[in-house]
Amino acid sequence: MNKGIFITFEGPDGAGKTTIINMVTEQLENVLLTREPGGIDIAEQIRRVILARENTAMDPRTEALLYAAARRQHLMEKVKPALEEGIVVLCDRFVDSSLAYQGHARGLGIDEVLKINQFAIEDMMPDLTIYFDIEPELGLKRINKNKGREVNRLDLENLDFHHKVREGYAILMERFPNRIVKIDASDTLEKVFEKTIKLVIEKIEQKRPSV
Ligand SMILES: Nc1ncnc2c1ncn2[C@@H]1O[C@H](COP(=O)(O)OP(=O)(O)O)[C@@H](O)[C@H]1O
Ligand SMILES: Cc1cn([C@H]2C[C@H](O)[C@@H](COP(=O)(O)OP(=O)(O)O)O2)c(=O)[nH]c1=O
Repeated sequence: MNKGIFITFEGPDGAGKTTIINMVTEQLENVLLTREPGGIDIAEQIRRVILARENTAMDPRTEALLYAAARRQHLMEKVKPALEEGIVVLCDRFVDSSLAYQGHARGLGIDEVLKINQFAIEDMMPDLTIYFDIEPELGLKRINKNKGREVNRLDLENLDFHHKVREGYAILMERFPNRIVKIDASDTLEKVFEKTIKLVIEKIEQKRPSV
């Protein structure tokens, strides 16, 4: 059994996941911060193929399989070894992104996408998933304000797609109520951070009562 704790951060683009996960990492010791798709060389290579703006011909199933392939490699090379060492792993996006984006928003079906991901991750599901909920309009507004940020193929999808992503996450909340906890990400950065760090510390204390 893993001694570590696996916590994933989810939500539509621009919700504030990356900002908050960095703040949480600064507050805690013995934490590994990583992200999907990517986090290690092979997965970063796959990420470039998936997100390249010129790859408009990519079939939705190809997209889902590539995300699952990147996930598998990242899990085996980075996440699993860290969990076995007893480290707290904070991951910016994981399987729920595939279920919301490819399963629901792209219309492949949540169950279909879950099946290929079960092959990729076996039984390594997160101990906790923090879902940053935000209106897509506000998320995209935040992204557009941040001029330095890369604009990838998924960012170029229309607003309707981003609404479907949020709808997908709402379905996942109902489906996995014990694992996924929602935070209102439209709040101030301070409030969102306060709520997030509380959830993370609670989970660490729950799994390691002596800490
Ligand atoms: N609670 C917040 N209020 C206002 N702006 C925020 C908040 N959280 C994040 N931001 C800003 O929004 C932009 C997108 O945040 P980011 O963390 O990159 O989101 P994500 O990783 O979810 O796509 C950044 O410029 C960030 O500074
Ligand atoms: C992990 C994952 C990400 N994605 C999408 C979500 C993002 O639009 C994009 C990742 O780009 P990224 O720049 O990491 O976005 P963000 O800062 O919003 O997390 O890939 C999927 O569609 N499926 C997945 O399984």
